[in-house]
Amino acid sequence: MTVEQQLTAGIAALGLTLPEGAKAKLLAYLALLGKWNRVHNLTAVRDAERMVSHHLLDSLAAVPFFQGETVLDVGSGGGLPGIPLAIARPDLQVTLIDSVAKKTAFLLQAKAELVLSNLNVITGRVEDYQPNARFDVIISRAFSDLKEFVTLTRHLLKPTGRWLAMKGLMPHEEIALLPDWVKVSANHALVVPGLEVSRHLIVLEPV
Ligand SMILES: C[S@@+](CC[C@H](N)C(=O)[O-])C[C@H]1O[C@@H](n2cnc3c(N)ncnc32)[C@H](O)[C@@H]1O
Repeated sequence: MTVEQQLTAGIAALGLTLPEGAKAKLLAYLALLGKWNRVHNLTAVRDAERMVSHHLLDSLAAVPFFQGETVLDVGSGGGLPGIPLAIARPDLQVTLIDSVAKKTAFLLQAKAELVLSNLNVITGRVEDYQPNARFDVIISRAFSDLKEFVTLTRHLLKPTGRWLAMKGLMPHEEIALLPDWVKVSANHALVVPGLEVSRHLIVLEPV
């Protein structure tokens, strides 16, 4: 199976319908990530087939769970899940933040090359970030434990907003340590095509 066939089958298995041109942009993003990775070590996953499942399809599995118009991807690294999300949902305004400038240099390059007008890139620590408006959704993958995630980003979420934490096994211990001003409103076991490991999307909201 080619990478394109794997992506097409994975998108169908997730039950997603993507806008015209999205698949080509996802593949172009993967190629760019592979190219920069050789120099900047943006992700440990390098094999093309695994990059489709671990990066693109894993990120796309969260697409049905967005509400509102604005999204912040915290500790975005090489753009995951934010760039696949911005490609799949051009109706959302997606902001990526990372504290490491060489990573955000890549993100800015991806924004320009893929012509992603709904993508914003911020260099800095999320706890210091003071945007003009708060976000409807704050998401992260492989950023921190749940308590740190909500604590560092509390000032950035709208009162009606939701946090989405992309996790492997159901993080019962992390949930037990959450502060009393936040509650888990849902958790979704996700099946990601080509990924053998367990994946969960934890939805949190301010109390
Ligand atoms: C393990 S990487 C995960 C990258 C990406 N989300 C993924 O799933 O591939 C965590 C990222 O968080 C960034 N980071 C760590 N602490 C941060 C902070 N306080 N504010 C913003 N970014 C931070 C790091 O620079 C790193 O790129």
